[in-house]
Amino acid sequence: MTPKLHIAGLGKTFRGDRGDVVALDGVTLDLAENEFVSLVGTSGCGKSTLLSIVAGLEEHDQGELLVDGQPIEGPGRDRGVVFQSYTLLPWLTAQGNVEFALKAAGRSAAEARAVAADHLALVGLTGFADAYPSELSGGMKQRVAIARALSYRPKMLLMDEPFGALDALTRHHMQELLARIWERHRLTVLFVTHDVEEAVYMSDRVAVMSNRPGRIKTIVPIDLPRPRTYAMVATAAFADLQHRVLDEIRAESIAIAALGDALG
Ligand SMILES: Nc1ncnc2c1ncn2[C@@H]1O[C@H](COP(=O)(O)OP(=O)(O)OP(=O)(O)O)[C@@H](O)[C@H]1O
Repeated sequence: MTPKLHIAGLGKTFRGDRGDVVALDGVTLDLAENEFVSLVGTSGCGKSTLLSIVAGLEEHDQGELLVDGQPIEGPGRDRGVVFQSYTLLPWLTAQGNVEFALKAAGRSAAEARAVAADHLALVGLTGFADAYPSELSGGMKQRVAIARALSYRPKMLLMDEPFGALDALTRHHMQELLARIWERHRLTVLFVTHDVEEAVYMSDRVAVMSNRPGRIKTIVPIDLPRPRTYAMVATAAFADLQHRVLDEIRAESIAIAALGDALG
């Protein structure tokens, strides 16, 4: 079966006046339809670069990148993107932000209004439709960004540290919310995070990247039942998976430290 996302031998070098940075080299990863895969790895290993390439915001210079068997040519509405920073338009309300994206995608005003209202309801923000971003908490702003990304029914959701700027409690609420939405409305998700607990809680598989130049070092399948619940975080099975992922990342951190020592 054709994978939803096919990445094979992907490479990316940033060229600069102060030399070239090989960010990715030989990244190979397939995502099946409706699969939730997290990317984890040491800082600077290329997670965001890989996500940006899949989003079509950066170009790759080697390898193959296909969505539904078709090459990616720039950003597209088939891929919804949510970043860590809240990318809302400050002069529009929550409803206005979601409607804006839909109208830009060619929907009529009436349709945009209805679809935006449905998606704000999906993220539990019906009562805040008329609030401006400055009147919303960080978690609420991120819920609007998720509603907006989902509103034009993308084939894939690409998320780069979407909860990274939130406090621990809000972060847990957002993880539960996203897990519930995903379990109900299945969608292919590629999710970048530094938080191993979050990766294990959310994912079907966790892909651990090597140090830069990044490639996929190991994939840890997360065979915990769905729906995921926070009670699972306290189980031995969860802790075991978390340790397996952490051990892989730790091995990469140790390699960085050893390199630092060798360079004196
Ligand atoms: N626009 C750019 N120009 C030059 N180098 C870049 C650019 N973007 C990223 N890099 C370099 O590519 C490498 C990978 O960066 P990237 O941001 O993808 O890593 P990351 O794994 O997402 O890091 P972090 O976990 O710290 O967010 C880093 O060495 C970074 O300095």
